Amino acid sequence: MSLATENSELVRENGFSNPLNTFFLLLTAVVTLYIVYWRFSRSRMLELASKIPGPNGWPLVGSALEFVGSPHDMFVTLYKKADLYGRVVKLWIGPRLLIFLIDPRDVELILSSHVHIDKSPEYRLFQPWLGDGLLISSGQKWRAHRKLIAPTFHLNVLKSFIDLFNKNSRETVEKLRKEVGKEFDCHDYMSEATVEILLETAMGVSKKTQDQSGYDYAMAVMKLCEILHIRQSKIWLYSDYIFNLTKNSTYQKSLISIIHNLTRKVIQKKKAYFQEGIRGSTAEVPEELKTQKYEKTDITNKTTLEGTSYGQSAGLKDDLDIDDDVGEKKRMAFLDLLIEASQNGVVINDEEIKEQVDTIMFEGHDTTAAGSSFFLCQMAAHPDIQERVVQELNEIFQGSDRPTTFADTLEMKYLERCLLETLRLFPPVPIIARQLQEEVQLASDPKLRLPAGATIIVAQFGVHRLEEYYPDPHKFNPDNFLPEKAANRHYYSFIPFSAGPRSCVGRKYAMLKLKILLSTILRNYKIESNLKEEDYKLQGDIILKRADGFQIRLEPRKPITA
Ligand code: HEM
Repeated sequence: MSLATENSELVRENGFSNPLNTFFLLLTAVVTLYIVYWRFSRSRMLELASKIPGPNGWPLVGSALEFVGSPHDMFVTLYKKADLYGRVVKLWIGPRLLIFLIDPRDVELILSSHVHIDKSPEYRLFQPWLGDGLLISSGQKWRAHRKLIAPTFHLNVLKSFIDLFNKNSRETVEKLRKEVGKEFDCHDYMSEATVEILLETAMGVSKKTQDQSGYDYAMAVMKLCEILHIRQSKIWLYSDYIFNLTKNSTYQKSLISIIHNLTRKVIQKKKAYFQEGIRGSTAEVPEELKTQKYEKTDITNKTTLEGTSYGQSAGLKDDLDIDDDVGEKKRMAFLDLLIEASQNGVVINDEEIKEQVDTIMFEGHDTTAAGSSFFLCQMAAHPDIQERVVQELNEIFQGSDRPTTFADTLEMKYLERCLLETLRLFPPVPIIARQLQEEVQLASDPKLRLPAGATIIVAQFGVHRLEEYYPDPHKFNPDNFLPEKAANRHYYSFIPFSAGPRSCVGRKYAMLKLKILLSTILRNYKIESNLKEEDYKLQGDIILKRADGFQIRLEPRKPITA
């Protein structure tokens, strides 16, 4: 090539590259300015975060790469970090700052507050499924709907569910009969039972009128939770754009369609009953399971008990404990009340009803399915404790096969302690995440401040295993919930149902239902297993579960009558 040609190539190249260079120069300047602005706007957060114990992680990704692997591996990694750094631990996941709290004094600052009630951005991933339901919403919408929904789980409403709790518990005992003598995963049965109980009580429709089984619904929820957990733990999948390119996005759509299919039909059915003037549950209870004739009259006015009976530390109160003079309207069950409220269209519209039904169906079944499965496994792992529970049941029922009354549930003190101890060691909701809008000075160490913009993770699993509140904290010891022990602990050292303004609205429902379901199972079967709790492989994919399955064996306690 001659020199002349070479020069002309150079000129042509420069001619093309000049605008490109200018573009890249401008882009670099804009990006640099943005990074400087971004760092500057976060300088306070970075300054406060630097004082909080925890790994700094890698540039850009933080500690995100450590949270790959199976859900069980992730769970183990997370709790190893907590062990390493103490009671306040920071973790950078990409640009997001997460701060884990386990000291009850710090936890109280967050959970008791009426200011720090916004959920963290991770909850956004639930939106295609739960819309803007109670679990996710914030601000005025959350306040108005919480006020509407909380009274539908008042003890007076729950007492009207006792017969249906009994009927469904008996049916579960019958379904379990085919597993006698075999090793099997009891979680499937508990999931089906808890979905069907919700349909017949809070939703007020007979499960027989549903063309889709509670089991199919529960399995779709379980798989959906797995996908959501994968998204939560892999930051690149946060982006809808990237997630929509994956196979899981299509799978998620099909699962949501199964789930919404059930909830849509439930609402349609209930509305049709409403038009016909039918109120309350349409599920039927056989005469022999109606409890009214067995109920003792002297306890009927006793609507509240000390908090621990309903899953909350003695001394803590929330809107479920308001025992005002409830009028007829407030005594309606969940879906009845929502449909009635929607008739005037002011408080809640049709779309919002659907969001709340989806929320209650999820929160109300998966949590109690996990709680009851852990309870059964704990009974199997501790035969001596199981026998004490059965002894208490024998004293209450005196060999009778009668259904469980509300008064009976008040007498199940030892079973209740075992249930609370199970929820302590294996809280079905293992973490609660809040987005902090304001700085907070920590109570456990006033030198540390939680920066605004951080995601605060209250880790119940860690709170519940603090040695100063629970001597020998990993041991299953129902006596941790003897009244004198519970009364002397920090209120926020036991928070399976959260606490404060955003506490679980289904707390009392869950405790009452679980007492009836679990006592009915124990009256009929002896639970066995060769495994102890140290063998469990835990995973926290939204709800705490056993990655190795909830394996147990059943032996009939007495000849089972058909
Ligand atoms: C053992 C059973 C249960 C446990 C351990 C449990 C635990 C919790 C926890 C920890 C929260 C707070 C979550 C957060 O702030 O992110 C919560 C909220 C909630 N739970 Fe439960 N729950 C249980 C059963 C139920 C039941 C049976 C229902 C309904 C029938 C229910 C409905 C709800 C709702 C609607 C919320 C959101 C409340 C709000 O933000 O205002 N839960 N639950």
